[in-house]
Amino acid sequence: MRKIILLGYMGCGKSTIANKLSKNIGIPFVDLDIKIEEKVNLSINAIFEKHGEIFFRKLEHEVFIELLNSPERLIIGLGGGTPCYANNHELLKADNVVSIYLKASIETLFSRLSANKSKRPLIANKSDEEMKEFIAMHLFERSFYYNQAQYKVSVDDKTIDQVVLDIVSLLA
Ligand SMILES: Nc1ncnc2c1ncn2[C@@H]1O[C@H](COP(=O)(O)OP(=O)(O)O)[C@@H](O)[C@H]1O
Ligand SMILES: O=C(O)C1=C[C@@H](OP(=O)(O)O)[C@@H](O)[C@H](O)C1
Ligand SMILES: [Mg+2]
Repeated sequence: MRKIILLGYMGCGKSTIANKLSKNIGIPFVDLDIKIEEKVNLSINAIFEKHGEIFFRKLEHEVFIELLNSPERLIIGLGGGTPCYANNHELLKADNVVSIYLKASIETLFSRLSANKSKRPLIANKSDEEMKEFIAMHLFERSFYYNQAQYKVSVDDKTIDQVVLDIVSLLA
């Protein structure tokens, strides 16, 4: 069955928008990070701390494949790094996948992430100044993968409801 997949940098709103979109169009939603946490019974922070990023990326790939192969219609909110590892971006090209890049500027990402970094191990220990530079560089490196998405929705200066409506109209 068809999967609607939201991707984009940390803080662009994947988890929030997927949840709201699910209520709007009545298709169940799963957050890949939450599925990963449930599978190993550890938080994302604890997985990075205890087992390291490479272990996390393998797990992320496995759980992503399980979700893609599940028989239900689903909205899937990916993690920010999901399309950038293990050739996961190739999986976005499957016939039953609609992929949507939630595109945010460095400024939008910085303002959201500076208030929400503790559960994100890649940025948790960075100062504001370090974070701004990190986001700029990292977003540039990852854009190649994000741009493989079938659709792009800009999220800058839009409310959650506006972003959801933009997605609903492109799915219509
Ligand atoms: N369109 C929006 N306008 C304002 N805040 C938003 C919007 N979308 C998401 N947020 C906020 O940004 C933060 C990061 O959102 P989240 O859904 O966790 O992003 P992601 O899953 O892409 O990392 C949360 O505090 C969320 O409430
Ligand atoms: O960008 C990344 O590499 C990551 C993003 C996170 O998800 P969000 O994008 O939902 O924060 C989470 O998967 C992990 O901390 C790694
Ligand atoms: Mg998320």
